[in-house]
Amino acid sequence: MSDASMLNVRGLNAWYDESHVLHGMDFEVREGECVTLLGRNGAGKSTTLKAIMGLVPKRAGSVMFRGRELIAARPDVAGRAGIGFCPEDRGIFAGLSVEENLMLPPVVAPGGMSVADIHTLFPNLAERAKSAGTKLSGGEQQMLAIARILRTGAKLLLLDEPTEGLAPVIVQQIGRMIGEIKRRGFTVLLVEQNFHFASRMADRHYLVEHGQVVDMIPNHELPTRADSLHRRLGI
Ligand SMILES: Nc1ncnc2c1ncn2[C@@H]1O[C@H](COP(=O)(O)OP(=O)(O)OP(=O)(O)O)[C@@H](O)[C@H]1O
Repeated sequence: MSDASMLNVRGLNAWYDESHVLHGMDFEVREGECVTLLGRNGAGKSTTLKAIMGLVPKRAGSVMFRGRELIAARPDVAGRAGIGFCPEDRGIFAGLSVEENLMLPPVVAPGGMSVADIHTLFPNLAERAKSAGTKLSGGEQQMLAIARILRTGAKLLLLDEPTEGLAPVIVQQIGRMIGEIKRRGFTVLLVEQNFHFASRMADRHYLVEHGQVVDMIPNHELPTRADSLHRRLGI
């Protein structure tokens, strides 16, 4: 483990009732990095993010965040410790406006982005501040889901497939935003199927198969390993 490790996950196991899904995940994310979890459908990527947050019925192993063990902590503790989670379904409240959705999560630490800053980064959200959450396009909902966490002071963002189901031009926009978020000093753990997208802002990639990390690929090695990755990811 490096000294600069912000999140250190060791031997992480997770279960949904009788179903044992994670079998000893080992990986780390250093301060300021963007790291991806790559893998086929069902490999356990989303479950890993949920298990870090404590949102699975049962987990075991170790989840250290900034030197603090979270494995036995209640689900709200990870959020208050400074981990922001953006789930696959984005979690936008239909009955609330964009502005209300944005203001919903409590501020957990100083250093979060101001609403004015967020509006500079996501101009669409400023234009649509009064619109209902569900009136937004998929891309705008994704931006709102990410923007909402940036306000809270969370420094580690767990993003579950932010590009899923979005048109290529919107995927590019989301990519630029994640790059900008990283430049502003946030740390990102990203679940992705599309490693071409991820390669634009990621530093390292962990390949997940059957609930375990089977390989770690520095981003600069992606071009030479793309063919084997295509095969392993089935894309
Ligand atoms: N709520 C749940 N209850 C029971 N089993 C689940 C639940 N969520 C996921 N699983 C199972 O756990 C395994 C891992 O799923 P997970 O969603 O973590 O995979 P993934 O790598 O994120 O893939 P995907 O891209 O399809 O979400 C799969 O076999 C899935 O069917």
